[in-house]
Amino acid sequence: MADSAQAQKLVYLVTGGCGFLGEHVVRMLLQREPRLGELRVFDRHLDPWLEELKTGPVRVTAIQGDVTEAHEVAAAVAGAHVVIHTAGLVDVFGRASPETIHEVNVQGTRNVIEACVQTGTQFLVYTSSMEVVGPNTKGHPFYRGNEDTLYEAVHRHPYPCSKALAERLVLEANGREVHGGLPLVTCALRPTGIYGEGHQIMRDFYRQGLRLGGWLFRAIPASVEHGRVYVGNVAWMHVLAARELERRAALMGGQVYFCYDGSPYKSYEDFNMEFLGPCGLQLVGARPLLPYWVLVFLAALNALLQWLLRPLVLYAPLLNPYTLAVANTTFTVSTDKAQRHFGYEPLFSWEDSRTRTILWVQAAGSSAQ
Ligand SMILES: NC(=O)C1=CN([C@@H]2O[C@H](COP(=O)(O)OP(=O)(O)OC[C@H]3O[C@@H](n4cnc5c(N)ncnc54)[C@H](O)[C@@H]3O)[C@@H](O)[C@H]2O)C=CC1
Ligand SMILES: CC(C)[C@@H](O)CC[C@@H](C)[C@H]1CC[C@H]2[C@@H]3[C@H](O)CC4=CC(=O)CC[C@]4(C)[C@H]3CC[C@]12C
Repeated sequence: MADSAQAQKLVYLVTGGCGFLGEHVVRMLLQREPRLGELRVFDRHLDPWLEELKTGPVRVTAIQGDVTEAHEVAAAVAGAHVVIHTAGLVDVFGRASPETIHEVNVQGTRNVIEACVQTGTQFLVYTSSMEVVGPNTKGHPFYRGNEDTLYEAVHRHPYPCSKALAERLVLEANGREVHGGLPLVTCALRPTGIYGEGHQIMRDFYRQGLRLGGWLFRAIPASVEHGRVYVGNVAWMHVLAARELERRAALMGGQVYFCYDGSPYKSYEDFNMEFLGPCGLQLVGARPLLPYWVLVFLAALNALLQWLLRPLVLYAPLLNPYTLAVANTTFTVSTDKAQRHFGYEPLFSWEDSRTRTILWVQAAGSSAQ
C-alpha cells in the first residue's frame, strides 16, 4: 500500500463478513475507510442486506465460500491489500463437533495466512478472543488484566483451544515473505464478550424472559465481573488497526490487542439487564436463587441430555458445564495498548452503545411475538 493513500484505491477482504461482528466491520469500512476501492465480503452464508451495499461508490463483492477450502480462500484473497479475518465457529454450546471447530477456526485461519503469502497480500488483522487467555480450567480470575498480565492460560474446551492455536499461527506468520518479496504484517485483536445489534445470545435471553412472563432468574453472583465490549467499537478497532498496520508495521506487527471501551464491569447477567430491563424484563434475586452445586448438577444433566439426544435432535441450552464455569469466573481487562500503538479511542460511548442495543433488542423481541 506504499502509493499515496489518496490516489490508490484499496481492496479489503472481510471473512465472516455476514456475521454478528463481520457485518459491523463491513459497514464500518464503508463509512470510515476513504481509501476503499473494493470490499470483498467472504462468508459461508451470504445475507440479503449485502445487496443494499452495492449501490454506493465502493465496489462490494459478495463471495460465498468456505475458509476450510484453501482454493476458495486463495481466490478471494488474490489482489487484496488487507484481509480482516473474523470468520469462525463461535460454539461453546456443543452444536458443532470439536473436529469441525478446529477445522474452521484453525485450518481456516491457516488457509487465510497461506493465501496471503501465496498471493502477495501484506496486511492481516485476525479476530481472536479473550478466551485465548481465559478463564482457564482452574477458574482463576483475570481481574483488570492487560496484554502483559501473567495468567495460566489452560484450556480444554475446543473453542478456546482453537482460538489460541489460530492466534498463534497469525502472530508467528508476521514477517513471512509474501509473493513479491514484501513481509506479511499481522496482528490479533482479542474482544471480550461482544454485545450490540445482532447479538443472538442477548436475543435468546430476551425471548427466554418473555416466555417466563418477564422474569429472568439470577444464576451467577453479582460480584463475578465479566468484561464486555460494544460491537461497534470492536469493528472500529478492526478498521483502525487495518489502516495503521502499514504505517506502524514495526510496532504493531505480531502484536495482540484486547478490545475495550467504556462499557461497565458487571456480572454477565447484570450487564445484560442494562438492555433487558428497559425492555421490560426483571432479574429475580439479589443472590443466585440456586446453590452453585445445583447449577453444576443441572449443567451436567444438560450435557448428558445433549449427548443422549444427539442422534435424534440437537439439544444445546445456554447452561452447560463450560458456560457455567466461564460465567462464574471474573474476567475483566483494563488496558490502553491499542491507544498507545495505533491511536484507538472508542467511537461509541457507553450511553450510545446501550441505547443502540436496547433499540435493537426491542425490535428483535417484537419480531419474535
Ligand atoms: N461473539 C463474541 O462475543 C466474540 C466473538 N469473537 C470472535 O469474533 C469472530 C466473529 O464472531 P461472531 O460475529 O460473534 O460470530 P458469528 O457466528 O456471528 O459470525 C461468524 C461468521 O463466520 C462465518 N463462518 C463460519 N464458518 C465459516 C466457514 N467455514 N467459512 C466461511 N465463513 C464461515 C459465519 O457464517 C458467520 O457469518 C469470531 O472469530 C469469534 O471467535 C471474539 C470474542 C468475542
Ligand atoms: C446459564 C447462565 C449460567 C448464564 O449466565 C450463562 C451465560 C453464558 C451463555 C455466557 C457467559 C460468558 C459468555 C462467553 C464470554 O463472553 C466469552 C466469549 C468469548 C468468545 O469468543 C465467544 C463467546 C464467549 C465464549 C461467550 C459465550 C456465552 C457465555 C459463555
